[in-house]
Amino acid sequence: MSARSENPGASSELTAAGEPELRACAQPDPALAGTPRAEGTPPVRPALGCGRRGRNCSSRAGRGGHVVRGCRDKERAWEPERSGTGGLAAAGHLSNSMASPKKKLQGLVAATITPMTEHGEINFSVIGRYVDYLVEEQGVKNVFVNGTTGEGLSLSISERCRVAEEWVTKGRNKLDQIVIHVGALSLKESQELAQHAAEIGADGIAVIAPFFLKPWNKDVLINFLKEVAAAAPALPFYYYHIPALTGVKIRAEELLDGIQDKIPSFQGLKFSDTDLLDFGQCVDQNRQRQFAFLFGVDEQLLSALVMGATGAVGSTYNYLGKKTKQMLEAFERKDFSSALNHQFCIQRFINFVVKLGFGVSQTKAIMTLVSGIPMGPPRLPLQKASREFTDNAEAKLKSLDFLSCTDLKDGNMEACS
Ligand SMILES: CC(=O)N[C@H](C=O)[C@@H](O)[C@H](O)[C@H](O)CO
Ligand SMILES: CC(=O)C(=O)O
Repeated sequence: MSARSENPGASSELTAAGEPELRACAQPDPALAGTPRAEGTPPVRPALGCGRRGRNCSSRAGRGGHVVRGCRDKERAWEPERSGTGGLAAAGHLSNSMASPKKKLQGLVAATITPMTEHGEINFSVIGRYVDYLVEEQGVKNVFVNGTTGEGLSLSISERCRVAEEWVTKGRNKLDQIVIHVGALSLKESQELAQHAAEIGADGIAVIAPFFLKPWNKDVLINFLKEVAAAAPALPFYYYHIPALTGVKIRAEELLDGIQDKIPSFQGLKFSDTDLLDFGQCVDQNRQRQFAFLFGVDEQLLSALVMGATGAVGSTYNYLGKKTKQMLEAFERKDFSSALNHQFCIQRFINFVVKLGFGVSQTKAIMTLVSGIPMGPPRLPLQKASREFTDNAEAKLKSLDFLSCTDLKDGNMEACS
């Protein structure tokens, strides 16, 4: 089986993003518990973005319970999305012309799967259950929607809008933060998605580097990101660094140098790469800033925590959130030996599935197994995980005592104690 991976943590060279096998890596996350999302959040601005071009944004309730009209309704004045920030919050560095940023994004962030039917359509009907599962069973209250795991780049713009709306609607008063990935090859589409995310009351947007016609230096990439951020200037903006999949190898540390002068809403970085020199320097050179440093290689999270990660975004937090939180808690209380045991335990699972071929398809199968929520097959060019994979993964989850999400117990695990 090829070791090709969608995962930047993977050691092998990545080529096409369509390759189903991912490698597992870990993510860091120091602060586990985010503050709950403000109730009755922001009146939501009418959804213009999707609709402007006649896309099918139907009317629906936005975060604050306000109706987000789709499409062509431009009447309502936009109200700032969030007022006051408390403690961690942050970003006092944003200009007054922008809505105040809310609290800093920290702790575990699940990179959401996009549930699909057997016929390849998005299965919106299970997203409410999915929210409850993350919060109640995994203790994960932040989500990153339409990213790699969510097959964001395999969805149409209209589908991406609708998925985002569903998460915002169902996550209201349950999730702390909902960040929408709005990266696209077309600047226009990315702007449309960014604006739509603001309109529906999302908590932030993230953007990858365009990866077909690519920016070849830092300044060009910044210019692209700046144009996207400008479409939603009040939303915290995160750069999603995933060089193995985008092929854009501009170092994050270089990109961050002076980035807030160009992108005032810049709030942090989702770093999906194994270059801990680059990651460490991002942290070190920006210590005086309140950026979120979100690590994206789950199997290496502990190393990134040591390096100063303030949170983690990853696919495995969908089903190993609770386990990973144990590691974070051990790290916070400076029980490094226990933290390492937890990381090794998680690595054992990830290493096992990586060897079988691990990617978004397999993540969907594992999540279906663990949560009982049908995630369905992936969309082409990905292919459904094999029965053999699922059976093997299930056996491993059981032997590691991961399936029931019970606590680690001595003697209960494969050498995990
Ligand atoms: C490429 C990819 O999807 N990476 C994910 C997030 O960045 C990770 O969460 C990995 O799935 C995880 O680290 C397992 O390798
Ligand atoms: C893992 C991650 O961050 C993503 O799916 O985009």
